Amino acid sequence: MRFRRPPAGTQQRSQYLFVANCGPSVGDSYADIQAAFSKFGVVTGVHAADDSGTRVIVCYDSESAAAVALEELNGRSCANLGGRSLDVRYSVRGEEGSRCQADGNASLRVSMDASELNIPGLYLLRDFVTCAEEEELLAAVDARPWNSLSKRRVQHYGYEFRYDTRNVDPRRRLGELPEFVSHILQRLRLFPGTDNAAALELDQLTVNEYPRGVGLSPHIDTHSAFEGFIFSLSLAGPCIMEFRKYMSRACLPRNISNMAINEGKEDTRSPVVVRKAIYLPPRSMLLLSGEARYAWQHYIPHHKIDFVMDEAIKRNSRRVSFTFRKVRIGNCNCIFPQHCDSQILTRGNDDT
Ligand SMILES: O=C(O)CCC(=O)C(=O)O
Ligand SMILES: [Fe+2]
Repeated sequence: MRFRRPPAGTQQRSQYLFVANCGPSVGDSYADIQAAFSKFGVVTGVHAADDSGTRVIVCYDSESAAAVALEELNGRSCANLGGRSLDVRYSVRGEEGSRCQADGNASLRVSMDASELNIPGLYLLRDFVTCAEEEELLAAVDARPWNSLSKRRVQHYGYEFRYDTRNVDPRRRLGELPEFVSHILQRLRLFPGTDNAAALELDQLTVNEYPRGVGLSPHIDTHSAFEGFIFSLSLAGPCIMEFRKYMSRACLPRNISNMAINEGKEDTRSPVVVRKAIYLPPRSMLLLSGEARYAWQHYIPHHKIDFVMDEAIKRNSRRVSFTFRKVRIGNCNCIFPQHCDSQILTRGNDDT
């Protein structure tokens, strides 16, 4: 064990906090915990304190940030973590190990290449656009009005994406996609994994601008809203994108070097959460299709610094992504009914 509770009766300050009543077994993902604690300073990592799934170590980049978080959260209910009352204490590092295991993504190896992740339907092409094209695309969106959400700004083209319903209204078309992306749309046809060119009639574009340190919560893009290909172009700055899926232990692959498994309860029949991470450099294009699109949640951790191959990579002052999708007309009939709102709804209607 690399961390331990401080000796009883002492309050030895440190930049590491031991937090009880918090973790995957009580419904908190590590990304949620990171987001909740980031309110008080830069969180450099979150990891399991033990095998219970209900106790974690939160690592800050400074003692002062940890002190503020302890003061604000200990014994109080945390609205962003299910309203549960947290038990927060300082943690001290044990002798073993030379660095915080949870610093950045040390506990989850970040892949540079989509094929390493072994998620069917996930592809990444680097340098999909040139630096000059990147500048032109950024200038084009910066010349147009942004809509402010609580932490980031967005623009929608083709159809508006509604965050309250996580869906679009297919009857309300805003118009064609703008001229400044037409060369990108042409180039997408050359993408590996897109044999079905008809499915590439992309007609919805969401532009997201993330300030430094802001990420995106775990989600699967609503099946009934969009068809099977989702492309995301990263501009201006890099980020880590993580993927997670619940799996039964029996389905776990043998090679687990580039994934983190968040064990839930001790019960060996309970599913585990498998997490994988990929580095998205600026100017790269990511494709989510098939299983990657329909069955894996994707999200961007709320980090200011990402650790990739043990190297600290500072997020840029902003990352701008262009997400291209095709609005679905009718129901989704994918082979992942447990993740499919169309099939859950259809089943519900059959019952009535
Ligand atoms: O910013 C990105 O690359 C992903 C955006 C995304 O997942 C979404 O808008 O659904
Ligand atoms: Fe998404």
